[in-house]
Amino acid sequence: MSSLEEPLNLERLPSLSNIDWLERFSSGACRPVGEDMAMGDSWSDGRNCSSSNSCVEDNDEYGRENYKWRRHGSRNAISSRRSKSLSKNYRVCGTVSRSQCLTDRQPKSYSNHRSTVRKTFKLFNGMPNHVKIVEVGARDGLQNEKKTVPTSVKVELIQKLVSCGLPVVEVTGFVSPKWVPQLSDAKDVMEAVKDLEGARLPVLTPNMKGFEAAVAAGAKEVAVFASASESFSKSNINCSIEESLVRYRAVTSAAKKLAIPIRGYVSCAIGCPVEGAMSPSKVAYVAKELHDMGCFEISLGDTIGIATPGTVVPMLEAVMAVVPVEKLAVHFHDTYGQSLSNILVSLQMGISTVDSSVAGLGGCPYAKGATGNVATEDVVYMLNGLGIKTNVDLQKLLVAGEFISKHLGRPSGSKAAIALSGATADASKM
Ligand SMILES: CC(C)(COP(=O)([O-])OP(=O)([O-])OC[C@H]1O[C@@H](n2cnc3c(N)ncnc32)[C@H](O)[C@@H]1OP(=O)([O-])[O-])[C@@H](O)C(=O)NCCC(=O)NCCSC(=O)C[C@@](C)(O)CC(=O)[O-]
Repeated sequence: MSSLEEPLNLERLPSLSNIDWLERFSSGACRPVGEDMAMGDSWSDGRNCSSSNSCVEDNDEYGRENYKWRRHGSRNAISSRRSKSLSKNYRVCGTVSRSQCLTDRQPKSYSNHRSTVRKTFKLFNGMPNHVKIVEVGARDGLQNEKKTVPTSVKVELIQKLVSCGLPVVEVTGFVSPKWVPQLSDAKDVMEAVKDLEGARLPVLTPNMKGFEAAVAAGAKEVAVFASASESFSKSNINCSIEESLVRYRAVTSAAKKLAIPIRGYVSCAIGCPVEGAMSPSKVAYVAKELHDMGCFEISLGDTIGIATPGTVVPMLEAVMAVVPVEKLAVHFHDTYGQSLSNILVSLQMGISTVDSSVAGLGGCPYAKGATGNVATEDVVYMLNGLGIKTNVDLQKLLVAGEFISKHLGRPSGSKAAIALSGATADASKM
């Protein structure tokens, strides 16, 4: 087993200045064409991407890269298709009602909120009306905890998360217990939660052995995880990128026979602790492979949390040129406190699925220095403020976050949770 002990190579990240992303993306580029994928749609071909070639062509710095899978079609034809096919899920003119913005425990006296949104509504053009949150706290969040978290605590956390209205709660990983001891109770966790209703409950599977164990324990949805970085792939799953894709083709093929939907992750979508900045074309390559083998959704992971909007935009442009935007999710770690801005710019580019972790739990055992995922409470708070629906009960989410933070013996990693639990009264006087 190897682990990545290198510091983050920040000096090797690209400097991306002068990206006119606001202009390009607020005008509605790269919107999806369809409704959110329903469970049963997972094996449809779905190559009906309205994200435009122009997204790639307009990008000066990354435009030189050779995206082999660039779609053809005139810009006018694409833009006409785009406007005809605007999904109901996408905001056209930025009308946000006060009740949408000020939900749950968000202070109700930010009287200028709606007018601020209105004044700047062009910025919100093209953003989704509804965002699907994929809660990864029970898996990604806990996998790096040094002290074993009892199975009963994991199960109670999952129950609480499901009761919040979260549509997807990733529950565990059927990975080698030698590699990730914290998840060695995957079978027990899955068996205890498999009949919970109200949320999809995917699990991570790195190979056929994990897939078979997951199905035997009652999993009805699984996720495979590849990397854009060769070094990270070897460190995390002990094989090259190409070897991992071969494994995952076997898993997707087996899952297809059982009608089990598979999600795909691409780790190191922005940077790798060993290789430094990741070329967007490498991320796009792996994302497309996962999509082509049948993954219904591809989650793009900033594993070490170094992304800024300046690096997120070119990465998403490259991936959206080869995978339909409605099949993409973003997965940010908050090492540099950039996650919410990265999510915001992703929404502006048409992304409507966001991974996050209650109380900001998280960190990958094979990415030293990386901190937790963006906190679900913070994401919900921001989306509430934008008038974007999530169906998540923020108050119940705070209770789930308090529960696990108390168990771990440390404060929540969510700023919204800390503010809402302690300072709501003060804020309401503003
Ligand atoms: C992929 C392997 C298994 C290869 O590990 P390996 O050592 O190369 O595997 P192997 O096939 O040589 O088998 C070695 C031993 O592991 C067993 N084994 C083999 N497979 C399994 C399995 N599925 N479940 C349970 N046991 C398994 C196998 O039976 C054997 O047992 P032994 O004979 O020595 O007793 C290993 O490297 C592994 O489990 N890696 C997982 C690492 C991991 O979970 N990392 C964190 C998740 S990724 C992540 O966090 C990123 C993400 C997704 O969140 C997005 C982002 O932030 O970017």
